[in-house]
Amino acid sequence: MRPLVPVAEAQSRLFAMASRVPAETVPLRSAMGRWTAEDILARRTQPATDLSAMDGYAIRYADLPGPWTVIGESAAGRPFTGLVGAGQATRIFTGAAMPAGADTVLVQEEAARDGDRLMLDGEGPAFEGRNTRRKGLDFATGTRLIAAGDRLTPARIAVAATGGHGTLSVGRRLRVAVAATGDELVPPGSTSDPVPLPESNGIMLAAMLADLPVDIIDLGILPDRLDTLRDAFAGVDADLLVTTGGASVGDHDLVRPAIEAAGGTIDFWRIALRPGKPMMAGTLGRTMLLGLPGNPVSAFVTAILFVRPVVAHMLGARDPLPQTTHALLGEDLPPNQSRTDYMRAELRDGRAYASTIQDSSMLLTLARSSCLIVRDGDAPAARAGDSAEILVIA
Ligand SMILES: Nc1nc2c(c(=O)[nH]1)N[C@H]1C(S)=C(S)[C@@H](COP(=O)(O)OP(=O)(O)OC[C@H]3O[C@@H](n4cnc5c(N)ncnc54)[C@H](O)[C@@H]3O)O[C@H]1N2
Ligand code: MOO
Repeated sequence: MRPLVPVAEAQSRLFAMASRVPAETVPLRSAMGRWTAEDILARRTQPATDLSAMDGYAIRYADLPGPWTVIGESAAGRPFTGLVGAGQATRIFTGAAMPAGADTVLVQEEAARDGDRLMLDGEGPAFEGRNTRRKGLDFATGTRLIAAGDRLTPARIAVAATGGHGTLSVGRRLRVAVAATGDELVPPGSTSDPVPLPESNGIMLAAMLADLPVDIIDLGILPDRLDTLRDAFAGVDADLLVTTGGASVGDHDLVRPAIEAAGGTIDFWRIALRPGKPMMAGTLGRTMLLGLPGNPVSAFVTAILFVRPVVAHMLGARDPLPQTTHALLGEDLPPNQSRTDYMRAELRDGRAYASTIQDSSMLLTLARSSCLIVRDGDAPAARAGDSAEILVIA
């Protein structure tokens, strides 16, 4: 058998294979969570003119300590069009344009007014320009507001709106087909008979992609039959096909021959990873294939390390890999074997405690875990208190 592919090499080979989705223009209301296809530049300056930051009176700082004559009013959207001269002031409100001639705002809590006559009633503004926002304080026309390949967040959508955009160019939504394989599987909740195994990988994968701009095409549960699998795979109309199960070497592990029978090619198979060794990657026409192992924890770990990053890469992300961090180990760990290990673990009081049994079928252990401890292949034994690389999962 060929040597196992290291995790990082598998990731870079996948990114090289996976093409990016084309761009489309969407209204801001549909842009949340999408990746920008180009730099977004400001089409206007913000603020477009000097504004008041407070409710009060627009004055000339040089006229302090007053008194002043109030000659008009400037409200947000309804500016004062005249000129504020020596000894003059206008009423002004938050967000209103500063009238020509005025440079400072006296807040109304520090002012006393009698008809047109305005007097200082407090300390007054400490410096020229106090309580105003200068033109261009936030950004000027042409400023890059969002870089190409950034993911759109609520704040980025708001800054795009303020920058004069009503639509944005983003990567289109990705079509991901998901197929579970296995004669032992039934849909979740479909029977009270304890013998058949409820399908969980497909539903878990859909949940793991739920926060991404992805449309799931659910191929359901496919039987362990070469002709059925071949026909189902050949009919897929998606950017990415993710299968689970049937990836290993048993007589009923048919995903690989079925992809080949459908006219596809397997680019690589078997990763230096635990759990998740039998994962395969390939292409079927214009559809990319990720064949995940059937063991539920193996499917989860390969989805974190390969499916989500490939999906993010295809959607236009610049930095699609999951971010790891560090934690102190709660207990000693034995030396690792040759595959990179992602150990299910709980984070308690900032320390990571690995589960006693690391079996790739155990979903309850996974569901109780908040992180995976990453152990390099052939890593030596580690001691409680050592720093370890972890991947937070919950
Ligand atoms: N002789 C060898 N046997 C195995 C090897 C090996 O190298 N040599 N690798 C083992 C490893 S590692 C893994 S991981 C598994 C993966 O095998 P498959 O991808 O072929 O998975 P299945 O055999 O179809 O299923 C494994 C296990 O998971 C359950 N399963 C499958 N699909 C689902 C689903 N959608 N929802 C819930 N549970 C599912 C299935 O019932 C099995 O119990 O192979 C080892 N064997
Ligand atoms: O790699 Mo398998 O995924 O150890 O259980």
